[in-house]
Amino acid sequence: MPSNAADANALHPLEAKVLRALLEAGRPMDVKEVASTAGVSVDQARRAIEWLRSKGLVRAEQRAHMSVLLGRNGRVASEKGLPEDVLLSALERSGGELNLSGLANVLGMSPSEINAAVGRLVRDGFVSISSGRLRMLRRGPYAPIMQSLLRKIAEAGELPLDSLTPEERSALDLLLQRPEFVEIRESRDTFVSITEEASTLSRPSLEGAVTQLTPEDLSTGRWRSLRLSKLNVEAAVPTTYPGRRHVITEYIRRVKEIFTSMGFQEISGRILQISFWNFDALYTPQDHPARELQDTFYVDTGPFEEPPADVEAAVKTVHENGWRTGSTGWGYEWNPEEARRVVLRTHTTALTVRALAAARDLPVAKVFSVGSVFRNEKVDSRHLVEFHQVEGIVKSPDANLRRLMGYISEFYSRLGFSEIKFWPTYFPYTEPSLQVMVKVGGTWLEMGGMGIFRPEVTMPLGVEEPVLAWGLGLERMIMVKMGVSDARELYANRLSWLRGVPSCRS
Ligand SMILES: N[C@@H](Cc1ccccc1)C(=O)O
Repeated sequence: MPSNAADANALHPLEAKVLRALLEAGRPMDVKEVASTAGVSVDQARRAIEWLRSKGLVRAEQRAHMSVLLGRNGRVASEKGLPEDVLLSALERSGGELNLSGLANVLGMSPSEINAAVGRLVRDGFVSISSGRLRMLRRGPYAPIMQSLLRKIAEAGELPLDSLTPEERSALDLLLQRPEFVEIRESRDTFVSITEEASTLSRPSLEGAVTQLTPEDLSTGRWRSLRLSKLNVEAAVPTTYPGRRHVITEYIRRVKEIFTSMGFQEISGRILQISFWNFDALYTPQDHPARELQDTFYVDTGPFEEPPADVEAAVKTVHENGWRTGSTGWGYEWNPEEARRVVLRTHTTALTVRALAAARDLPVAKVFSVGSVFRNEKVDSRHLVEFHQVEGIVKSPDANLRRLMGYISEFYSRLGFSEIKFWPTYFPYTEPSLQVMVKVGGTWLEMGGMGIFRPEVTMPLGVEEPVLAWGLGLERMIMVKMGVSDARELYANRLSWLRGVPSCRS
């Protein structure tokens, strides 16, 4: 949009409407008033004011102003009438006289309200009291201006103080003496006024230009003489928040895309597993601390499946004496009951080891999975009870540690982590075992574990080839990406945070 105010073509219809409203009013108005006099929405008014301001046609300034609102009693009185009027009409209904003592029942008002109302009516000569009886001297209404002011405030919700007439001002003073009738509030509003430059604009330029052509405009040829408004593609618009996927879902999709594009097949499986797959098949001894209740959620249900008999026999022997693997095993008596206890899977390695058992006849297998796992931990900024792992294996005659590091480096670099390194560590089921670390803002963070499955794992499954395996934390990754230091934030679902999460980030 041209910035020259004198350019008559420059006005958008919204601007023209707003300017006309301001010119006709001849005084500054707040945005709401501008909107209602110009017949546009508050949002449209804001936009038009912003455009006009950048063209130097209007000025906007913050101003404090006082307005009056109804209190609790004021709201009642605005509907039912002032207590005085309620009293007067009750008197009128009962022939002009009433017993003072029974009034509370008749009127449903509190004694103090009744006393105050009776006091005022006596003072102003509407009623008199003698020997406990109230007698009407004059008919209502008691204070019509007060009453109409209450209604006016009720309608407006909030009435600017400076819009009151002098009579209304004095009615307001009286209302202010009554408890919880009215309340004065100071608020800040943007007031808009026209500049010198705007007052010199010619009439036709205020007519505004056309934003939309109708079929008639086209068929009658009228479009030739119409002034078409120019499009301002840089106009400020209100921020909108369309629906979007949750950041966790978004990331899971990205991770899946990366592994798929690296030639991996996705697998999934159940959240409940028998210990056999979660621990035993992974050569984790039955007295391993990770199996304790503090770390693992055991589910109080019978086993819903049996391990394959041949695999179970081999796993038992491997735990007891190393079977044909060349190791001496753990040297204890393996308990088949223990292997049948049902757990909430503590890692998704339970899924990949099953996939491996199923793929024992394939020379090459590359599978991955993204799934939730459960650990019986105290929730804090770094630990959740339920979180996700990105798990995978590569079974191949030429698999080796170098390739494993290659796959993982490739995965992280596609996610945008450039500095990563590997660190030796220990898992019961891999040898060698590594930890992968990524560098974030000067510190190295541990992202997950990996290694080459031990023969004690692969041989009982009937697998001869070397198998690379890893399990990486998903939440960690997202926290680093999003600059979140508290894992709980990811699941707190604070709208303000969710809305601010960028959709694209390398
Ligand atoms: N299961 C391990 C990760 C891992 C997977 C596969 C091999 C080695 C390590 C964990 O939960 O931390």
